[in-house]
Amino acid sequence: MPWARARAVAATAAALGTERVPLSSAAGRILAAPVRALAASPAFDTAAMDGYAVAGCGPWRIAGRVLAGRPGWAGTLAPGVAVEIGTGAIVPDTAEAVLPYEVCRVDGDTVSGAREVKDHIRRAGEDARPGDELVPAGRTATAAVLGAAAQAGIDELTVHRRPAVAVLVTGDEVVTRGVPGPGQVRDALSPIVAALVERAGGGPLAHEYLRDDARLLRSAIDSADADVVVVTGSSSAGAADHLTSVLAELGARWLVNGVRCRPGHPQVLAVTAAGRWVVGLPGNPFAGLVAGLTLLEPLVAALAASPLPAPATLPVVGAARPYPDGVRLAPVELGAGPARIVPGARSGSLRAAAIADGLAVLGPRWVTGGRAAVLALP
Ligand SMILES: Nc1nc2c(c(=O)[nH]1)N[C@H]1C(S)=C(S)[C@@H](COP(=O)(O)OP(=O)(O)OC[C@H]3O[C@@H](n4cnc5c(N)ncnc54)[C@H](O)[C@@H]3O)O[C@H]1N2
Ligand code: MOO
Repeated sequence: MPWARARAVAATAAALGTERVPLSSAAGRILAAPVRALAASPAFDTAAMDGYAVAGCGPWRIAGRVLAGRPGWAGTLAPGVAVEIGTGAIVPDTAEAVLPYEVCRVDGDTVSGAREVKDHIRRAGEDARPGDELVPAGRTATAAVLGAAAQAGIDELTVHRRPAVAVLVTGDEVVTRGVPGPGQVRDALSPIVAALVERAGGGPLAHEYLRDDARLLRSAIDSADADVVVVTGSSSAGAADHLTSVLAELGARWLVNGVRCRPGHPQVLAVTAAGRWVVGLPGNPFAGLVAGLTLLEPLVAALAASPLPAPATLPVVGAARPYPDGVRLAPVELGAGPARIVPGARSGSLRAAAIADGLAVLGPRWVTGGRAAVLALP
């Protein structure tokens, strides 16, 4: 399947259900319903300045003091009367303005001063009224969204559920810590999968390490407590690569089985008969990164209803050999001017990608200086 088509297919997954979460754990979540104000904001006429709330013409007799968080002034403020007031305090009913201290002269229990153009009173409901839509569905719960929701009296938000992801790292040779011994490799794919899932709005994430064994792989996929199962390694044609046969046993429907790109062509997207998504990433680490950006990130973003940023299109310079039957993904550095290819990319090595900012998607007719889509690396 062509690379762009594979990415688009992964992005067609329907968003998962919704849930209510407290504001304290809603940061970064995608709103599944608009945020509507429960309370007016401000909830009462309130002073915008520290000074004196006055009624009628001055000078005014100072009758008392009201501060934020304290009960408002009992009764009405008669013309010629003032109360000292703090920012955020309830403004007495008939007060016409707040005079900031800076424009006031106080003499004993009398205050005088010129009224300003602004009355320095924030009126009840001038910012929002109960029921007002503050933020539409589909937006990310940013810090300001959470603050606005709190200001509007809200304790919980309705957000899209995050897809839970189980990562099955296969390979008898794979070790999880330290310097690998003879015939061994360190697992380089788990950190990549974790970063992509996080960026796409997925989680929580669980890891399991599996020997190359079809039965183990089948039962791990079948029993995973996850919406998405990522299988690393096992995607190709070798005697220890069991994903294809296991998916067949699980009655899977293949959406993508091989992508016309280099590296990373042996990648798989399927849904098991039980409705679980399975993404197969090639074991070669740079190929796995490419496949992660091709299938895993768009899939998780779609399930999470999280917006997937469109890649930038930039001129790309440097040396890379286009792949005649599809696209080549080349690590690039970004800065002022064109994207520059980092030389030395190889399927089994992340060295070039590790100093790159993005992956350029080079078409078969690309020549240095030609434009290409550039995916940001996580
Ligand atoms: N006869 C064929 N052989 C291969 C083909 C093919 O089309 N026909 N494709 C090659 C390509 S391209 C790739 S990519 C790999 C994909 O292999 P698998 O996904 O089946 O993965 P493995 O064979 O298990 O491993 C490949 C390579 O990657 C290392 N590896 C595996 N897991 C990890 C990990 N978590 N972290 C770091 N490195 C890992 C593994 O040791 C191997 O060196 O197949 C080619 N063969
Ligand atoms: O996925 Mo392989 O190159 O394409 O290493």
